[in-house]
Amino acid sequence: METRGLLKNYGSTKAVAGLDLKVETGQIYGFLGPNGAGKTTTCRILTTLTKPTGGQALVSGFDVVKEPSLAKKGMGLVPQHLNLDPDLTIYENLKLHGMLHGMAGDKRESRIREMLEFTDLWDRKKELAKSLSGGLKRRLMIARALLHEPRVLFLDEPTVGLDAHTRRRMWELISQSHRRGVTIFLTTHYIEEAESLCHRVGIINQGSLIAEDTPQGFLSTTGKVVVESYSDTSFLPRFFDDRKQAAEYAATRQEDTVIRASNLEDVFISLTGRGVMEEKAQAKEASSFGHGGGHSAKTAHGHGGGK
Ligand SMILES: Nc1ncnc2c1ncn2[C@@H]1O[C@H](COP(=O)(O)OP(=O)(O)OP(=O)(O)O)[C@@H](O)[C@H]1O
Repeated sequence: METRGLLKNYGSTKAVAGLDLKVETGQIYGFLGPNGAGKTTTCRILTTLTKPTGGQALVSGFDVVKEPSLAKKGMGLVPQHLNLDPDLTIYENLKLHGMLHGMAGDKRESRIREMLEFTDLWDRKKELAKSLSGGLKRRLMIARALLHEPRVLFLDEPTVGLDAHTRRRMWELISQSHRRGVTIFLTTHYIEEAESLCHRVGIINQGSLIAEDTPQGFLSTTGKVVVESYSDTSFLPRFFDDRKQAAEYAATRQEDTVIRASNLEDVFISLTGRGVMEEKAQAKEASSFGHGGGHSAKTAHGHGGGK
């Protein structure tokens, strides 16, 4: 999957601002960024739901604007917002999807069973979609997205609003889907999600890719250990290659310090000067349709010590 100079403007808003992206077959690629960074818009363009203003996007080698039907055949999508048919049962939701994808009867039935067993929903197949919990609805959306055997699966913030246990269950399903040979493109603002699942992570901010690496590569570049120093007025994370250097620095500080392993949130802070969740919180204040996250916002007035 590839984008070249991809652009999407909404009036004067540059939702996607010249994005060059390459996702190798067989990867789980994490597209990480704060609220409003352009993740959903990119996902929608790649899945043919939104037309770009400029540039090009290819999925499985097909141009999503010029060859949308061919591109769509090989992709599955789990959108950010639930879009099941609430008045149909679990089974009927899948049957409808299979019919819309032109799957023949026998093949469709065996694949429905396979996907419902895969997602642990077979025993509940007669339950109405509207009666399911948020976690089960998401599982059904994965079963549906994989039903027609796509080579690429797009997941747009698949675990937003789920509790920690259900989120981990979703991560298992995503990993298992990958082991079945599906390339996965996942948008997220959850740092742990990108760290736990993804082979490669692209960090997007204000419509542009600002960095791309493996999670481990990011942490090595930024510094594997962070010292947070607290004073009345400031919170100053500084990055170091190892705990010894971090401890030496911490010993020089008058205020309370915490030494901990760094994470992708720290990488984002070191790249942009602020945190993923902090931007999310700001965006939430600015708009009425933010969605629930599980983290408190950090404030980083400065950074950049050892690294
Ligand atoms: N249909 C639209 N009309 C106008 N502006 C839009 C539309 N969709 C997105 N935008 C704007 O484009 C920018 C990128 O939005 P997008 O939803 O792609 O970000 P995101 O990274 O997916 O954020 P979120 O975490 O909220 O899903 C934001 O400024 C958003 O307000």
